[in-house]
Amino acid sequence: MASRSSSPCGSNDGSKPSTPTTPTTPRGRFASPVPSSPVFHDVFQPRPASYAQAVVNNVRSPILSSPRLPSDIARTELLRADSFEGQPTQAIVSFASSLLDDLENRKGVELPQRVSVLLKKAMQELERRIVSYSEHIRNLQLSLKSREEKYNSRVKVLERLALEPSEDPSGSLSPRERGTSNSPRTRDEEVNRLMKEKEENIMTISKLKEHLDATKRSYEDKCHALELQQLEIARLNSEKQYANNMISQLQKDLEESRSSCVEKSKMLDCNMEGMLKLIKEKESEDGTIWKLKQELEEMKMGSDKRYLELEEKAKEYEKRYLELEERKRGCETRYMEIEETKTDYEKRYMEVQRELEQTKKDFGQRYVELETRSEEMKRGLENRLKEAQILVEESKRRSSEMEALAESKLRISDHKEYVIQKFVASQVKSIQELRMSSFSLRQDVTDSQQKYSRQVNSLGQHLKVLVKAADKYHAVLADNRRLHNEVQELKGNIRVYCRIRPFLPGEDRKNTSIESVGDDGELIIANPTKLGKDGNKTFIFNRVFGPATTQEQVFLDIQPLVRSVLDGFNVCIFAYGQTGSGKTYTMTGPNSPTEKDWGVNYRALNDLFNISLERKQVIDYDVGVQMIEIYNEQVRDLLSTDGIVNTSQPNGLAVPDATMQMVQSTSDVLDLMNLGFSNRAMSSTALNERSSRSHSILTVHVHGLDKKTKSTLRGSLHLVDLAGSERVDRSEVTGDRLKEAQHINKSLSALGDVIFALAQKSSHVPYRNSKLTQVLQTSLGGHAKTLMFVQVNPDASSYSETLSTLKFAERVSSVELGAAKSNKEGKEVQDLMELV
Ligand SMILES: Nc1ncnc2c1ncn2[C@@H]1O[C@H](COP(=O)(O)OP(=O)(O)OP(=O)(O)O)[C@@H](O)[C@H]1O
Repeated sequence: MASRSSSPCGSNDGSKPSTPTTPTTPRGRFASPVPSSPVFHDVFQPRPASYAQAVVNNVRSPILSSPRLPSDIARTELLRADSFEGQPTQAIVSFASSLLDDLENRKGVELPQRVSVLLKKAMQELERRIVSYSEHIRNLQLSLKSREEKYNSRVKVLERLALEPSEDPSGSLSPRERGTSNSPRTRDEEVNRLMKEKEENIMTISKLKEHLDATKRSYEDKCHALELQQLEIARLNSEKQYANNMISQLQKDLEESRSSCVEKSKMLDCNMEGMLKLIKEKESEDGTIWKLKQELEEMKMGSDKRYLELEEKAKEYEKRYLELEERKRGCETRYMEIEETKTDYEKRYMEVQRELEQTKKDFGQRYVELETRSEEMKRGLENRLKEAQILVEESKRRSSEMEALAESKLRISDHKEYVIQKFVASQVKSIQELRMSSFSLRQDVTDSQQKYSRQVNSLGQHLKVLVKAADKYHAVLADNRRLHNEVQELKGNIRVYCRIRPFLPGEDRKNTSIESVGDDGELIIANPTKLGKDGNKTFIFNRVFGPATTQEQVFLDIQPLVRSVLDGFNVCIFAYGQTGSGKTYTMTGPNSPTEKDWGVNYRALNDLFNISLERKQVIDYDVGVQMIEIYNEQVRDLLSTDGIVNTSQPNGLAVPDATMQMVQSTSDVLDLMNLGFSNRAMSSTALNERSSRSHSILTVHVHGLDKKTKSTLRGSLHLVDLAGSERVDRSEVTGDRLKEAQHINKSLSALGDVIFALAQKSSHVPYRNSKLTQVLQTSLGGHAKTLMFVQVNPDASSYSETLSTLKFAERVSSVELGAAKSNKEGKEVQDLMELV
C-alpha cells in the first residue's frame, strides 16, 4: 500500500505539500505551455485554508495506515452534509476512514443508518472522482508527450541555427549581408558581429537546454506523481472494496442488533412492568413496616408496664406459691384419687369418642349424599327456572302479540259483525221477498210440469214411432248401398267418393256453395249467383263425405277395396279436384302428419302389411313399392337415389324402368314415401301455396304364394294424387308455371276423353293422348277396381270449378269397366305356363 508521505496531494509530516513545480521561465516565447489544470487542482490539490487540511493532517487511520482522522468540527460538518460534492477528496477519504476506524474500534455496536448512508455516499463520490482523475491523467500524459516532441523539435532548430555561421567560415554570407559591406574592416566587424551573435545563440541554446532539462525534470516529476497517484487510486479502490465489505457487514450487524434491540426493548418493557409492580409493593410494604414499627413501640411500652405489674404479681405469687405448695400436697392425694377416676373417665371417653366417630362418619356420608342430591336438585331447579323464565318471556311476548292480534281481530270482527248484520237484514228481507215469489213460482212450475209431462208422454209415443221408422230407413239405406255396390261391382263401375274439405282458417264460412250433404251419396250445391232452388244442383255419388269426416272414417269405407289387393285384384284409387281442394290431404295427409292424420296411402300400406302378417301362416306375401310422377308430360322416378330417371316408355301402370323397392314394414314404406315426396316437383301458385304441380302415383305390388296349394296371386294398388284441375286463367300464373298448368290441364282433359270414350263404350279409347292416361290405362280400362275421390272446395268463390269437377265425377261414375278379375293362378296353370 502506498505511503501517504509520497503522495503529491499532501504530506504527512505537516510540511507544505510537494506540488509539482512549473519552472519559473520568463514569460514570452518559452513560457510554460502547461497551465495548471483547474480540475486537477480541484480534485487532487488539498485546499489550503479549509477544514480539509485539518482533516488531512490528523491521526493515521489504522486501516489505511496513512489517512488521518478529521477534526471534530470538520467531521461534524461532513456528518451534517447531504452530499460530498465540492469537498476535497482527501477530506472525504479521511472522513470515511475515520468512520471505519470508529466502527472497527466499537465492534458490535449498532451502525447508525445515517453513517452507513454517508459512507455509501462518500464511496460513490470517491468512485466518481477516481474515474475523472484517471481520465485527466490520460489527457495529461498525452499533452506532455506532445509538448516534449515540440520542445525537441525547437531545440533541434535552435542548434542548427547556432551552428550555421561556423559551417560557413569562408564568409559565405547572404547576398543581403554581403552586399552591404565589401571592405576588409567591415568584414571583420561583420565577423565579430556574427561571432557575438553565435555566442549569444550558444547562450540561448544552453539556456534552452537548461529550460528543457528543467521541463524534463518537471515532466519526470509529474510522471512520478502520476504513478504515485495511480498507486493511490489502486489503494483507494482496495479501501473502497474494504469499506463496501465493511458496510455490508455492518448492515448485517445492524439488522442483527436491530432485532436484538427489539427483543431487548420487549424484555425491558417486561422488566419495567415488574419494576413498577415491585415499586408499588415496596411502597405498600413501607406502609406496613411503618405501621408495624408503631405497633412495636406501643407493644414495648405496654410490655414495660406489664413487666412492673408482673414483678409485683410475682411477689404475690411467691406468697401464694408457698400456700399452694401446701395445698398441692393435699391436692396430690386428691389427684391420685382423681387420676383413677380420670382413667375411668378416659375409658368412657374413648368409647364415646368411638361412637361419636362412627356417628360422624355416618353423618358425613349422609351429608355428602345430601349435598350431591341438593346440588343436582339445585341444578335441575335452576335449569327449570331458566326454562320457566324463557317460557314466561315467550308467553309474555306471545300474549302481547296475541293481545295485539286479538284487538285487531276484534276490531275487524266488530266491523264484520256490523256488515254481516246489515247483510243479514237485507238478506232476510230479500229471502222473504223470494219466499213470496218462489211460492208463486212453485205454483206455476207444478202447473207447467203437469202440462209438460203430458206433452212429453205424447212426444215419447211419437219418438218411438220415429225411431222405429229411422231404424228401418237406415237398414233400407244400408241394403240399398250394399245392393248398389254389388250392382256397381258387377258392372265394374268406377266408384266415386266425393269429399268436401272444411273451410280453412281465414276463409269466409258464410259463403259456401254446398247446400246439403245427404247420407245416401246425395250432394246439393248452390249457385251463389242464382238464389233459390233454381240455383241448386244435385249430384249422386257412391259416397259423400262432409267437411267433418275424419281420415279414419274415409279409410274405413275404402278398406275392403284396399284389402282386395291381397286377393290378387288390381285396385286404383285416385284423387281429382281443383287445386287446394284436399287431394293430397286425402291421399297422404297434411304436412308431416301424425298417425291420426295419415291419409289413404299410409293407412292402405299399413293395413296391407297387417293383413299380410295375419295371413303369414297361409300365404307368403312380397310387397314392392314404386313411386313416379308425371311432370310436364315427363315420367320421373321418385325413388331413384342417384337422380331422377326418365321412364320414357311407360308400359301401362307397371313402369318397368322405375325403381322397385321391396319393403318389409310400414316404416320402410314411410321412409320411401318421404324420399318420394321430397323429390316431387312442388311450386306455389296463387291458389295454394303447397300446390303440387305434377301427378304422383304410388304403386304397391303384392305377390302372394299360397303355402298349401302353391298357387300364386299378383295384386297392385295404385294410389294417384292428380295435379290440380283449376282453370289456367284463375291461377294467375305465367312463364314456367303457365306451362306446368297447361300440361296438367291437357293431361286431365285427356283423362276426361278416355273416360268419355269408356262411358260411351266406344271402340277407340284415346289412352295415348297423354302420359297420365297411358299410365292409368290398365286401371281405367282393365279388370281393375277403380275408385275416384272427387275433392270439393266448399268456398262459394270456387263454385264454377266445383260444378265442373262434380260434372266430371258424375261422368266418371257412369263408366263401366266390367267385373273385376283376380290375378290368381293355380298350380296347374303355373306348371302349364312354365311348360309353355
Ligand atoms: N279434410 C280436411 N281437413 C282439414 N284440412 C284439410 C282437409 N282437406 C284439405 N285440407 C287442407 O287444405 C289445404 C289444401 O289441401 P291440399 O294441399 O291437400 O289440396 P290439393 O288439392 O292437394 O292441392 P294441389 O292440387 O295444389 O296439390 C291444406 O292445407 C290441407 O291441409
